[in-house]
Amino acid sequence: MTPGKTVNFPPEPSADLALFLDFDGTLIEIAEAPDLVRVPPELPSLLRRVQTVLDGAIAIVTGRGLINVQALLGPVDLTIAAEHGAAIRYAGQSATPQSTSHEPAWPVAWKPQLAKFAQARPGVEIEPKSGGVSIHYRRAPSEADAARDLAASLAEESGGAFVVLPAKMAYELRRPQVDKGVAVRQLMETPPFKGRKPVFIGDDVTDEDGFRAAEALGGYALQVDRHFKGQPACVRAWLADFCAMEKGDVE
Ligand SMILES: O=P(O)(O)OC[C@H]1O[C@H](O[C@H]2O[C@H](CO)[C@@H](O)[C@H](O)[C@H]2O)[C@H](O)[C@@H](O)[C@@H]1O
Repeated sequence: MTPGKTVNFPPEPSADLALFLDFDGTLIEIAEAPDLVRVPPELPSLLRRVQTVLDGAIAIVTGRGLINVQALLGPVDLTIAAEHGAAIRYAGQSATPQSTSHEPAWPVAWKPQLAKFAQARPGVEIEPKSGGVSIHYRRAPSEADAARDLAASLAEESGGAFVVLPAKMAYELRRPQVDKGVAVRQLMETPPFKGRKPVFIGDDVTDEDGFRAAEALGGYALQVDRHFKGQPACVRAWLADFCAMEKGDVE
């Protein structure tokens, strides 16, 4: 496959694509806190319809925990690469991730440190996940430097077992072996993704590995700011165009 090229606009919906979709800031609008997001009621069925059109070649690739994103999306049966790819659950398989790599989870000793940090800083929120943790400061922007310093010191303390990933008004600690590019490459090795042209859509620094992987595999990297006017609603509108290819609509 030839390497992908940078495009100025989203490609026309096509049945030979494989879609890799970031969640926060891409499929849904950013909110003040992780638990305050609103999932548009039509999103789960939209994703299911696109999944049918693409014969299953659609995946959510998110920094969120698997259970968290599944709870937000409801009973739609999608492939989800959660925690930046640390936990991948394939559509049609059990709710338990088929590959949860890089166990054990993050050090228990961090818990009191993180709790104390957040307690002393109203608005700071700790989001524990199974293989990592996020320190959010969106509601306490003046604590950005303190959050960064804490994340850096925990990463250093871990002796390389964890790295800091800057995110939107948050710092995440995750395993260095895990990133969205690794997840895209893993998914692209098997059906229904294999042989298709990958399209990665994202809005954040945490998506850059996914962008690079999609382009290296001959596909497209689409940024919400650049290609979708910074609006998840425009991403959803582009996805809705895939529905014109549903069985019965094809000439
Ligand atoms: O990879 P993503 O699906 O984009 O997930 C990245 C992180 O998204 C969430 O945090 C971000 O969105 C929150 C809700 O809009 C916002 O309040 C926060 O400031 C953002 O950083 C999520 O909570 C994290 O677990 C994800 O890693």
